[in-house]
Amino acid sequence: MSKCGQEKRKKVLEFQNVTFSYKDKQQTESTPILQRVNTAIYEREFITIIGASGSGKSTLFRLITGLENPDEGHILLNGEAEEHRLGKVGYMPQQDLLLPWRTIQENAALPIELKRVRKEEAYKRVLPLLEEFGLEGMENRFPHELSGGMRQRVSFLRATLSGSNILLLDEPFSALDAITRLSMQEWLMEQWEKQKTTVVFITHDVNEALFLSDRIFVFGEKPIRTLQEVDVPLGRPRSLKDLNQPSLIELKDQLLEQLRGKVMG
Ligand SMILES: Nc1ncnc2c1ncn2[C@@H]1O[C@H](COP(=O)(O)OP(=O)(O)OP(=O)(O)O)[C@@H](O)[C@H]1O
Repeated sequence: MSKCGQEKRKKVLEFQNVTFSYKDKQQTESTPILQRVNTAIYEREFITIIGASGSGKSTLFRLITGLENPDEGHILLNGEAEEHRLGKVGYMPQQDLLLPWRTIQENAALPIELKRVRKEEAYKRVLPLLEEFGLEGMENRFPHELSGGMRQRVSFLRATLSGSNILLLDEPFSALDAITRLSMQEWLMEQWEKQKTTVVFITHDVNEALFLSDRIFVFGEKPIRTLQEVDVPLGRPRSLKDLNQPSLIELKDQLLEQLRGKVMG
């Protein structure tokens, strides 16, 4: 999205001078992760975060979800400084974390039940959604009876039912085989276009980042002081073939070089 386009859009997530480090129990040692970081993410944007292992990607999610709090600075959700962020954004962790003793319908209905809606009503509400998410006929199965791609779709459905306009997806497709992964990327694109949410997506796969996102945040230096952002020069709808354009191949090489540079130090 162009800078001019961003100005017209509503900010759904904002970091204002956020500083964060992990401390050990004795508070003697600390691992600084973010230092006075400022950034904004806009409504209906698709942002991808790439970066070497240990660069702080999941920590950013822990801060957004409220599992951690900044040492300094503020995190704003939909324009408001939110001290109590737990439960206010949809979050899909790396592992699907479906409850093995609950059926698919019961797993998907969990966020609705947590809003104190009666179980029967919650189950009724998720039934048509299961169909929409390609899970028709799976409602009474248990998670171990589903393929990896299907489990990810249940997990994604559950995250969208949090009711938030912000979805955080932490490497959702990393455990899938290459073919399933490609079809899940296309499926995610369709869902995102339908649902009109803002998505922040962590991946190690530069192709996946280029195919899915409007902007890519590259995590390198530690602590992170300035978020390095790259605009993806592709319109929508897009297809995987678009990644074969010379400008995209060049951008991919640049990103890989950057990541390699960061890993090697
Ligand atoms: N609870 C914790 N206490 C102390 N240090 C932590 C904690 N969680 C993460 N760290 C450290 O913070 C740094 C960033 O970790 P984080 O999990 O955010 O990285 P990441 O970029 O998500 O890595 P990966 O790609 O491997 O998932 C690492 O050096 C890690 O060891």
